[in-house]
Amino acid sequence: MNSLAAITPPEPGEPIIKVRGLSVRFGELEVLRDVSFDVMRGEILVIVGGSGCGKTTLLRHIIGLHQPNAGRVEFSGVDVHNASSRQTRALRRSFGMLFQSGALLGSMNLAENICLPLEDHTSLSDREMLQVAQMKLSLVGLAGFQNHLPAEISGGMKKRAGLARAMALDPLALFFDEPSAGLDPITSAELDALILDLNKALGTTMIIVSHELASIFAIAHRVIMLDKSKKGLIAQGDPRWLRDNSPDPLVRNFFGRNPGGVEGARTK
Ligand SMILES: Nc1ncnc2c1ncn2[C@@H]1O[C@H](COP(=O)(O)OP(=O)(O)OP(=O)(O)O)[C@@H](O)[C@H]1O
Repeated sequence: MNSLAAITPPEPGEPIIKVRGLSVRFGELEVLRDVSFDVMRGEILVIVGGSGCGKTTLLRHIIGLHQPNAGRVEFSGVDVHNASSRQTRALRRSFGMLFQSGALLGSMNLAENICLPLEDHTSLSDREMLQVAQMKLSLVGLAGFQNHLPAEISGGMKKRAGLARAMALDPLALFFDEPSAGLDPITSAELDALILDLNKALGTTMIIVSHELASIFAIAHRVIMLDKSKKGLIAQGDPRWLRDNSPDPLVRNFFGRNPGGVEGARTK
């Protein structure tokens, strides 16, 4: 279903996203300064850091929702912020997004919610769209729930349905903003397992904002850590390695979850 004429993904393991010198200000507030990193195709990259350090801001700039003050983001070689309208449409098809709210429309059942991006981006018939919706629902463990309204299912199921919708167009990359927000630890662990399963089965690149340590250790192939005072990256790598070996106490404390870690370590 990925007729991405304008987007040619790299081989697995090669960079699919290149962030270079990204700087973002909101008026007087400088949030990100000269941020650069890559995301490899097929990788689960988790963006971590203390509250207000710019994680969501970074995510929103990667997917092109906001124009940066400086720097660039490339997705499969396409400049996200200077794309032609044809490329922009192809990029939108290539990105699946699951934001904190889940953002399912309450008046529509789960199948109708999943069909929305299909209506916008494909010429599938109603019957074909319904088949895709059912397939995506079964992929996230919600087979048979297509006629349920969002209000009729649990919080964890809503997240799964949001994930099914984010995957409707078989995206090359999935972006999650705090997927476990509002979930109890068991449901959160189930969602982590689903994310891992989908990554393994489909090879979809995943970029996830999270501050749930258990979740970070469970799913991250690699993390990048942002810091509010540095206005950018202070560490990247395997979270266990960073916890045990980072030369920066702030980083060790974050992953070791020392009391007062993130804010406290700066003042030591
Ligand atoms: N559209 C905006 N206009 C003005 N300021 C903004 C805007 N978006 C974010 N900010 C500010 O930028 C800073 C970074 O916000 P952001 O939401 O990216 O942080 P975060 O790391 O995701 O935080 P949290 O973990 O608390 O969700 C904050 O000070 C926030 O108030």
